[in-house]
Amino acid sequence: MGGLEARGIVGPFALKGVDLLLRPGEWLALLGPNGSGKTTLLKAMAGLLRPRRGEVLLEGRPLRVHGSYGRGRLLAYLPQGGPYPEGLLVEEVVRLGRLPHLGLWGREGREDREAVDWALEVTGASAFRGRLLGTLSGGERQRVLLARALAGRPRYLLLDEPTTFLDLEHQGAVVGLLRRLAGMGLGVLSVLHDPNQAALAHRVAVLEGGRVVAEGRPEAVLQEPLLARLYGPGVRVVRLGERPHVYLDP
Ligand SMILES: Nc1ncnc2c1ncn2[C@@H]1O[C@H](COP(=O)(O)OP(=O)(O)OP(=O)(O)O)[C@@H](O)[C@H]1O
Repeated sequence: MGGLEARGIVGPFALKGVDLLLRPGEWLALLGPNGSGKTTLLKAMAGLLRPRRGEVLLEGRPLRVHGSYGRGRLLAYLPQGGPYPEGLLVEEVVRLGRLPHLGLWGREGREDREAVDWALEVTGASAFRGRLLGTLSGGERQRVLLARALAGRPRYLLLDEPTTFLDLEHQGAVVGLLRRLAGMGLGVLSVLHDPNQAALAHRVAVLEGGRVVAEGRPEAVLQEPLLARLYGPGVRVVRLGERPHVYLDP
């Protein structure tokens, strides 16, 4: 079966029995208050943390069965924060995303170069390709790291707060890109803090205290009672057409 699935994940840390299925061709946004377990869940689904109970299935098989290279070809994970390879050129950073595809001798072919060009292009990072990563602004660096994740042409993309550090224009560009990537058949799972960005996803899952407490279409999930419980009584939700719009009335 297609998809990346967390099945009954208990631990590490906050997770208390999470079931979540990321399907190919959808963008699923993960919302929740600080400390609710979003990063931990993402890391568990990327195979970077082992659950105490339950398992993660990648296309129907336990994650560990795929091995690290097999897993690396199918899914990419973009963490929140560093460390960053500051001393590498942007192009070299993005080429690192091809590693799971290179053969024994690590020789790059046309497909690898095309994937790197494509990833730089769609993230709007081509202009930086000859610069050192350490010389970029936070937002520029974020786009390069997203390009590295995309360069491996993954089927599943796991992103931890991909719009942090970005100005409004580039937040919009990344959000638009996530929708387009899902349209191309990728399964995209992104942790977000902004419910209005989550409102643009195909589906939203909400974590609270290590459990999924709501899951579904954004207009069904982003309702005032739930958001007020999570974020305080000042949260308001209005409709902009079909779409929910969330703001604070402190
Ligand atoms: N290595 C660790 N050791 C001990 N506790 C941890 C560790 N990593 C995470 N935790 C705890 O697990 C809980 C969930 O953390 P996690 O980072 O998954 O939350 P989050 O929902 O991503 O939060 P935020 O929105 O603040 O980034 C927190 O209480 C955190 O302190």
